[in-house]
Amino acid sequence: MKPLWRLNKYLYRYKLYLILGIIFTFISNIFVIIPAQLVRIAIDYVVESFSFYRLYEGSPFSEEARSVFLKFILVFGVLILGMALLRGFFLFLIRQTIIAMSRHIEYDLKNDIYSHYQQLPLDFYRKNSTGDLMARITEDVSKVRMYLGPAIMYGINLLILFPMVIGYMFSVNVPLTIYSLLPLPVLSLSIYVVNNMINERSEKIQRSLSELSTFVQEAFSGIRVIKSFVRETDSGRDFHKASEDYKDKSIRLTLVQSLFYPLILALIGLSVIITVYVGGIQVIEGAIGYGVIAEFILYVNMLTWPVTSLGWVTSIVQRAAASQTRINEFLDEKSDIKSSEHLDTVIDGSIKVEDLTFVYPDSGIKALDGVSFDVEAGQSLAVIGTTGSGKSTIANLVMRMYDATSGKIYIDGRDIKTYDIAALREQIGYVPQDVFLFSDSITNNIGFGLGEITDQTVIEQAAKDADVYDNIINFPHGFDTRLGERGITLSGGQKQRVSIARAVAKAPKILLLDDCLSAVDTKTENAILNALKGIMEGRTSIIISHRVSSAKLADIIIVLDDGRIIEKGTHDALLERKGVYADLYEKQTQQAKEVEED
Ligand SMILES: Nc1ncnc2c1ncn2[C@@H]1O[C@H](COP(=O)(O)OP(=O)(O)OP(=O)(O)O)[C@@H](O)[C@H]1O
Repeated sequence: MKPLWRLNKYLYRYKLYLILGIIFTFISNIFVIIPAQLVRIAIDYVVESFSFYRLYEGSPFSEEARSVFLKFILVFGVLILGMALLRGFFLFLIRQTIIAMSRHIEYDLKNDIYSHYQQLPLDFYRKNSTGDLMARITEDVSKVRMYLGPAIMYGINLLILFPMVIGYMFSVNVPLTIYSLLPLPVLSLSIYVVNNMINERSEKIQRSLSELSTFVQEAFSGIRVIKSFVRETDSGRDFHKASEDYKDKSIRLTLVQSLFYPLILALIGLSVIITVYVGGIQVIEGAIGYGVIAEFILYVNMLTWPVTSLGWVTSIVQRAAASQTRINEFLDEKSDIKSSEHLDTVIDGSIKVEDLTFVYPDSGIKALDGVSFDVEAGQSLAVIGTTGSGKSTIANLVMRMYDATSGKIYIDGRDIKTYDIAALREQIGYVPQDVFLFSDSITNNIGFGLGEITDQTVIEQAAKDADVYDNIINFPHGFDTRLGERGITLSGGQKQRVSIARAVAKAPKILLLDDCLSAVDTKTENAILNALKGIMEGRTSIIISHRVSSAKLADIIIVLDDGRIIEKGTHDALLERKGVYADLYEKQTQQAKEVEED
């Protein structure tokens, strides 16, 4: 239960709904109890009138007695109907308050979790799978909502109805009350047990279903690989196996569900039989009238559903507590990437890196080891190195996706940690290594960092600078062309260039290109770099690449190997040095020449 206490602040926020819900529950239950009493009075009246009527049968009184009797019954009928309608009206109001409250809280909770997720560092996303993140914001929140809505609603009903009905039953007849209520605890307990079995099996089905959908999703995303390796039959067989598992589990669930209702009905039937039997004996003994039996049968029926719901509510609360524990686990995660002074100023873009060392916390890999370099505002720096040499890690640290293990980064002479994180990131145009485009129009993808797109010419200019304008205008819908999931309608090189345009569009003070020209040919690469040189005038750029062709235009080049800087200088100076860079240059230009000759 304790994890659910965290929801009390939401319940407090919507207290008016809750209080009204409690009041409506109380009123609706009054309209449950009164009709039962009316039934008792009516039946006793019918029995008495009937014997009276028999006494005067055939006499002139009989006709009059009959019409009075019928009128009386009609009045009872109308009263009972009226009560039922009023009860229905209040039941409607209960749902409109308590269930509506649960929907409001569900909405708030989802938003709170989502915005909390967004605050968490990249490291958190590496540690937790996307499926898990999604499950907690959808399935777990739904389970918690079941507690806030139905469980609270039935719980309140139980707490109000029980004392009202049982208290009244005791006041009418104590032994009959005890006997008729005997099967109810058994009913509640068995429903609790069966419900838990149902939940356990449903969860297994849920897991099996998510495995099935992951399998299908992967099979369709990788359909090109499946087809080219002619693995369709294998894939079909695996699907068959996965869906058979799902079918078997579903059939096992159906078995338990099939037992559920007969069990409830049997126990309710038992209560009714005991009431009729014990009540019948008391009627014979003259202790009560016939009407009491009918009244008690109605009471037993009234209590059955709340008692049934007791088992159900208990298991909902248990499941909600488990879900809330999972939600709390993420809500308690704190971002350790913080700003010390929340400095929100326009930067010039000079970067100074001092003895930077970084060890990835989860893998323990030392990605950077004592790296130092200086880039003045407006200058360009190229970072060259083999795979895994730590190039992307530099970008991660400049973007403050992680904080350095030791060493410092200064922007405009101030420690990077003093800047407000959002304000800093807004001034950096980052082009990640693995391009991600949203399923949206090209315009919206390019204008993603702008918030609101007010000027289409900015988008078009960015597309021109990234050398993708001509491609875009040749699409049937031009800039309005929608990109499919992950931009599948674009080629690898086009995607990279749209991603560059997105970074350029927001006119950043620092442009960070993380190996994002790998999918374009050297000619396009040169065109893009030259265009960028123009727009990056007065702005700083860091070009990460493993191709020298990307690096040669930069003002300074650093060569990384296994997290260390092994060479640093201009293109010409490094060529003269005849070291690793010169070797690399030699090899890569040779290869490019061979490709051209071919
Ligand atoms: N999130 C991470 N968690 C743990 N280790 C990581 C993580 N990201 C990178 N590494 C490791 O850190 C080292 C440096 O990686 P980095 O991505 O900086 O290399 P890179 O030079 O950009 O390589 P590439 O050119 O292949 O992109 C590698 O050994 C890599 O396995």
